[in-house]
Amino acid sequence: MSISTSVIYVVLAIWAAKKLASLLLFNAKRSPYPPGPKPLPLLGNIFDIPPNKFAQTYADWGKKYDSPILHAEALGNHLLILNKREDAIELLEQRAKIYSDRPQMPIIKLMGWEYNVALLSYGDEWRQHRRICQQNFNPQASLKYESIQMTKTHQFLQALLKTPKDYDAHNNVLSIGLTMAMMYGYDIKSPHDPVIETAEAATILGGRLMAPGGSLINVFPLLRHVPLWFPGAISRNAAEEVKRLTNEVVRIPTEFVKKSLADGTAVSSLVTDFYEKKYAGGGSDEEEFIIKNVAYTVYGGECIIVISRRSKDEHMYPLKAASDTTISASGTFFHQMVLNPEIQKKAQAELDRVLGTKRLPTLADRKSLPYIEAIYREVLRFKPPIPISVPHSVTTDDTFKGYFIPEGTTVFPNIWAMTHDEDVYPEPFAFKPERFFDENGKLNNDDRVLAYGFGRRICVGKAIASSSLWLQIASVLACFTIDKAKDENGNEVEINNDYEESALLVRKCKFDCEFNVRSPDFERLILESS
Ligand code: HEM
Repeated sequence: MSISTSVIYVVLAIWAAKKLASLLLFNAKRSPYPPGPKPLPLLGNIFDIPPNKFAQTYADWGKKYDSPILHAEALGNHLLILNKREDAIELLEQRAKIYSDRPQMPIIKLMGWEYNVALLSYGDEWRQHRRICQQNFNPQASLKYESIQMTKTHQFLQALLKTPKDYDAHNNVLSIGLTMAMMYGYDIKSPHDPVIETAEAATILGGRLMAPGGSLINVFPLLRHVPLWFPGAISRNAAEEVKRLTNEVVRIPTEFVKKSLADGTAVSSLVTDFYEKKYAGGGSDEEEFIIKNVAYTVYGGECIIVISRRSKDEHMYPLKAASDTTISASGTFFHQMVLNPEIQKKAQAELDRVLGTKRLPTLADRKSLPYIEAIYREVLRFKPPIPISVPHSVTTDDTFKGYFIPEGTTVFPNIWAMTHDEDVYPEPFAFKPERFFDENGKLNNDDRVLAYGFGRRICVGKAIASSSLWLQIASVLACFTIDKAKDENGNEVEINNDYEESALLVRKCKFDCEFNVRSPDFERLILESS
């Protein structure tokens, strides 16, 4: 052995010894991970992580391991699950400085999704995007969308009157149409509009690539440099296709806006208002870039990844920030109204008392309709649309209540477990708007809707979501009674109580029901509304 080889061996041996010593010392010194299922060597908890029903399973883990703070590890990724509201507030809000990142994957950039606000890393770019969102979606600014919300809700009532059986399709058109109108002034009449279908195609293909095992690039990031022509560069080519589709999803409605401004047919919207300002010499190129990203995030798709051992076909987790969540919430509302006719009656008594039969509700009525407010809160408590929220990520090592939380840990606040905590919400599985009233019959102060998440990444569209959903609930109950459907012999059709899950999002499966207009007065009001 030459001297130089010996020197290398000695250096390597010292390095290895130092590394081992630091690891042992570190392991001996550091606090334990929070409780959770026992990991297997190398594989960790890959077989413990549930394929679906994440929220319920993690709530069960809480009972099994007798802890509201849980830990699992899979393929080198640490997961932290928080089943209690106060722990989520302590970490995601009081320690927001280090708990506001999102888990990252190399494929995101290749697909052109790196500027999706919900996926952006916590840093300056996210801050700039979030600022534009807040400027446009805060409670005061979102008042500018009120007339669009009213028009779209009235169109929904008219569609219900015409073909009540298709309520599900009408509900999709309402939510997607509302988003497209607010972002671009683009009027969609059907969920098969080309923009919507292109966005859907991009999210489905992108979702496949982001799924566990969906692309080797996520495991070996260096593969992102493989040229597109290289045999077997399947993920690279698929990512390129997602990028092309995503560019289309931004290009089509943006061109629509520019054309409508040139024609003089443009209506106010986030993107229209920006271009009006820009053409008048006001907006910068940087702002244009951010506005386009924000509009795309809100109506287009985003995909969030969850470590899972699902079968290949189920590996798609597309989620549209604004429309999927509101569709989920209104599905729960329709379902619970059919199951609880006495709640409908109580709500209608309140609506009749405050509005009479001469007009439809407006957002100005919100303060005068506490029972409708309580239904809104109960819908989002009963079935939070994203039950384990969108994951946060920790940017430095931390300790909490004596447990070690390593840098890079993915954190899931289990919203569903919090809104089904018996200590806070007795009989959590009963749909009871009354729980939001105090002993004097006044709305209580439990007005923090946990379904919107936590901390600096809390849903930035919550004011718009809240007013859109409230208006839909009030308008439907003012005009219709939702009843069980009947078959041709007049027998009640059994209700399908199932929900479907698309990883992070839960959504009520379609079920048959009848929307019966309450009186000729309301029929006339609907027909005359605009
Ligand atoms: C009932 C309807 C909705 C629900 C339940 C909901 C829920 C959520 C949740 C749980 C998050 C993640 C929060 C966190 O990380 O802690 C989120 C993020 C987000 N939401 Fe919503 N959302 C709704 C509607 C909307 C609407 C209407 C918009 C836009 C107008 C919107 C835009 C966003 C955006 C851009 C983010 C990413 C924020 C960030 O990462 O900084 N959402 N939403």
